[in-house]
Amino acid sequence: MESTRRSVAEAAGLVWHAGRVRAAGLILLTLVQSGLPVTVAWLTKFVIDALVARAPLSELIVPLVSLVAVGVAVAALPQVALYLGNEMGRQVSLHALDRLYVAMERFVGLAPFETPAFLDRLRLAAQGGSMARSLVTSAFELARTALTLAGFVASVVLISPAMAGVVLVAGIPALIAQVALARRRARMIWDIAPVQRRELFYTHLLGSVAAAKEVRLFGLGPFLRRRMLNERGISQDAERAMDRRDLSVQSGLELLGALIAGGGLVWAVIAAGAGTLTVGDVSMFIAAVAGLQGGLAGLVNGIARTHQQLLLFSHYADIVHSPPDLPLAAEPAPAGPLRTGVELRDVWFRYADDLPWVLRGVTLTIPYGQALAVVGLNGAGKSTLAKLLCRFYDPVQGSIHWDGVDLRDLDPADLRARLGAVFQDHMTYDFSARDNIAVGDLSAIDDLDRIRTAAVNAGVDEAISELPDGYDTALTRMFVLSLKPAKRPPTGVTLSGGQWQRVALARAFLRDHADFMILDEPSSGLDPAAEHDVHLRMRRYRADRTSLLISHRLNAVRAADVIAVLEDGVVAELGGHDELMAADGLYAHMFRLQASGYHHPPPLPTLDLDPGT
Ligand SMILES: Nc1ncnc2c1ncn2[C@@H]1O[C@H](COP(=O)(O)OP(=O)(O)OP(=O)(O)O)[C@@H](O)[C@H]1O
Repeated sequence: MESTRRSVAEAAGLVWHAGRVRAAGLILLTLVQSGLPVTVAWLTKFVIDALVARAPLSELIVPLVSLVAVGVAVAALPQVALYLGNEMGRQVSLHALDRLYVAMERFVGLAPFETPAFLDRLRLAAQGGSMARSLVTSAFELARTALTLAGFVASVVLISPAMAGVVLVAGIPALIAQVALARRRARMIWDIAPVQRRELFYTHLLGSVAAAKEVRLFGLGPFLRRRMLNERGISQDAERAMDRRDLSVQSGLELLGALIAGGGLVWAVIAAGAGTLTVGDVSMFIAAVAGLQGGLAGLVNGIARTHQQLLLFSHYADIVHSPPDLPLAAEPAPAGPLRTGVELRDVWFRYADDLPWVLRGVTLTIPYGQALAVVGLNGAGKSTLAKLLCRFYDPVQGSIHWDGVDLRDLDPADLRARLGAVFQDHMTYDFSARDNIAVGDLSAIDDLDRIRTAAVNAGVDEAISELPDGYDTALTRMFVLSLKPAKRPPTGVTLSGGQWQRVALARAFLRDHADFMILDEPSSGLDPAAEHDVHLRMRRYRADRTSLLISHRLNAVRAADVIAVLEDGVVAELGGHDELMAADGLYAHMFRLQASGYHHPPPLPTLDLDPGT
């Protein structure tokens, strides 16, 4: 109930925002339109009664001219109402979309985007947002039907109150049945949402260029197609069951309506034969009962449809009104330029209550101006640490401090404005080269000099300059980004993995004002010469900057001020390269293994392939 109230308020707010004048015009049109069918029925009755009574032609002129005028209105007004309704719908859906994605920006962390129920709701919310348009149209149609119905009820009551009562009472079960059906349908849509999202996933794989190589190489087409069709089959089964239920209920209701109308007709004809009703009354009665039944059916369907749309729209309202995913300080402390350093105090973290701990009490300090390298085996929690430093998640226990202030007391946007980062799984945007770098700091989007400097520092300027349109070349083969009719059709290009990595690095370099730099495997895709080159550049860039470097290339981290080895969720070793080599622990072991691999390959490990073990 509360959610329906909120959805109604939200929809009304959207209509209000879409334009009060337009809304008022639509309401006026609705009122006028709703009165037209009853007016036609009454005018027809007057004309028939006058004809039967052989009244002079002069008495027929007014009702006839009125009938013609009303006929014109009946023909023209729906078109005007349709245009106004569509225009209002367009404005409403634009505003709804904007509100939805503004609300999404409140989710400052990553956890919602890793929660299937949230993703299902988000998809329905996006549909609900565009449904705002049909919701508004349905609501106006509902109001029109209700008013028309009121006119017909009054007309039938004038001729036969008993008949009006029968028709109205017959409408009650229809209303209950339709609302129940609408609820069921909304529930079914929610139930099949995960199935439809999986189907979308398979569809995407079948058409995505990223998956195309493996799909072809491994012959995954039929396998993915079967899975896609299987998901479609599951949702179609649910829809079919719903349609069958609809069919049986609707046919029952139609039959009931036909029986009542037939009974009423027999009664009216007998009454006219007995002289209690005039011929005009019979025509009026037939029109009124048909109008009443049609209106009632329209009303019931309209209520059910609007109810169902409101239930779906409630997903939109839920997202728009949901609180931020991470607790935000009511009065956040300013995230000033880093002065003393970043500190992790006994940080415990796991991605969900039912998942194992990733960090089990990590205490680390990254003093201002120093570079800390974090190394460890796959899955040790290095990237998790980097994400916690950006406050994409909060520690489950313990805290992280920026110059002594808990990250939870800072505004996340303020904090992130002070960070620069290259992630292991950096994005490749289907944008131009210029925009691909500018996303690192959008204030530079029109400043090609700044973008070029960042690209030069990342060692990718030459590669970009040689592209057909230089920095304006689209780094995509999926979209046409610009339409310049005078020029040859623009052809996008894709960069190599290492070049993309340098573009990601250029994004970070563009934030040359950043106080704290996080580099998570920034050189993993580079050839040895490029890697050497990038590390020299990064070292130069990192000098007198506070930074966290994560890398499996131990040669690249040996110059860091301090190296932390993560193992079993804790810092197992901490110190400079020489110190850790002397300690002869995991770091020394990994370093020697890597170094020896360059001179002579390490012996292959013996694998126990006994399936019983
Ligand atoms: N979003 C997530 N949800 C659930 N578990 C996750 C998530 N991200 C990582 N993990 C798990 O957390 C653990 C640590 O992952 P993390 O990516 O931090 O390791 P890593 O040290 O960076 O590994 P690598 O060297 O392979 O990059 C892994 O067991 C991983 O499965």
